[in-house]
Amino acid sequence: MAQVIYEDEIDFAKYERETDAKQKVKPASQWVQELIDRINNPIKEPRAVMPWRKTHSMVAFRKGEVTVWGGANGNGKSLVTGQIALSLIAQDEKVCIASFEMKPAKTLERMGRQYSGFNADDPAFAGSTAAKMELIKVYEEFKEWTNGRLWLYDQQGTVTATQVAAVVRYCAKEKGITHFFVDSLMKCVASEDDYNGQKMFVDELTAIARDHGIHIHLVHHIRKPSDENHKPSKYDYKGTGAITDQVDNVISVWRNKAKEKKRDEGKPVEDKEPDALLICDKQRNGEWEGSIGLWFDRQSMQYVGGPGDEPLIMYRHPEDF
Ligand SMILES: Nc1ncnc2c1ncn2[C@@H]1O[C@H](COP(=O)(O)OP(=O)(O)OP(=O)(O)O)[C@@H](O)[C@H]1O
Repeated sequence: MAQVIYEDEIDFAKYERETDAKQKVKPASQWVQELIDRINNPIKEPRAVMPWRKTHSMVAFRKGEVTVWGGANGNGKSLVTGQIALSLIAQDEKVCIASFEMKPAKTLERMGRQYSGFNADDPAFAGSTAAKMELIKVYEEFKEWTNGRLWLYDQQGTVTATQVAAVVRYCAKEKGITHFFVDSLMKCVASEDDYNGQKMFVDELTAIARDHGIHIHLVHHIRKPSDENHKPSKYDYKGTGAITDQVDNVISVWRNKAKEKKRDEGKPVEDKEPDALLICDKQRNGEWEGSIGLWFDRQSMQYVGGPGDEPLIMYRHPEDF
């Protein structure tokens, strides 16, 4: 089952140290040789991608990179990154989530719903023993599926940048984690105007990602928009501009509240209009930048790639295999 990493498990002092400087200064010929080897032996490494097929040629989460995920409050940052984490696990990546905003059980409850398509709060489960048994079976399957692939760092409230950096290093070195999610940046620094602290923390994350060849996903908030229709860009992020300057990719999540409002008021809505956008306005090592339209499936809490698309159900009964 998804394992929880407790604070007393980690010898923080050991993982706070920088990698030895000696190891970092190498002759250029070593890298040129790598280029030659690559020409001789082109190895096509699988790319870590988003769950939606239409995005596969546009965005990838490369080793050694940091992606910042931003958006206004309640616009779906945690849901989107939770679904991305599930999809990365399905791609054989090892994932750790450090959420300082949500307890591990809540994070897993949402991810379990996205994974299975079952809503445990659905009244249908309350009255029927058979339905309850089915739900338990699904969660048992989910437990198995996360085994050796998903970890959660159990720490709420105050945390220091040094502590978080040590946990990421520990996970990369000792657990073989390849994708680490930090939710969110502001919980790891002293305050919104601690620009120096923010810059140093993000700088440290970029160094850890590079040194250990892992991908770090960092959730961040944007400044309160004057109008909900405003589609965020990297210039809307809270804190210092050095955050988006330093990272490799910037992806903002925007929720189409105007469409929801129209639907709630019983007015006709255009189905072609997406429920959410992922706006990528920085991708250092990729050629594409732009917006990806997504549709929200309430039952599974999943985002799907097109209007009316079925959610991706990763859950299977053992007998279905
Ligand atoms: N596009 C959408 N359509 C309908 N509901 C949505 C959409 N996006 C998010 N929600 C709802 O909003 C809630 C909040 O989403 P989520 O917690 O992922 O936001 P967040 O950006 O992480 O919030 P915060 O900034 O407070 O951490 C979810 O429980 C979900 O039900």
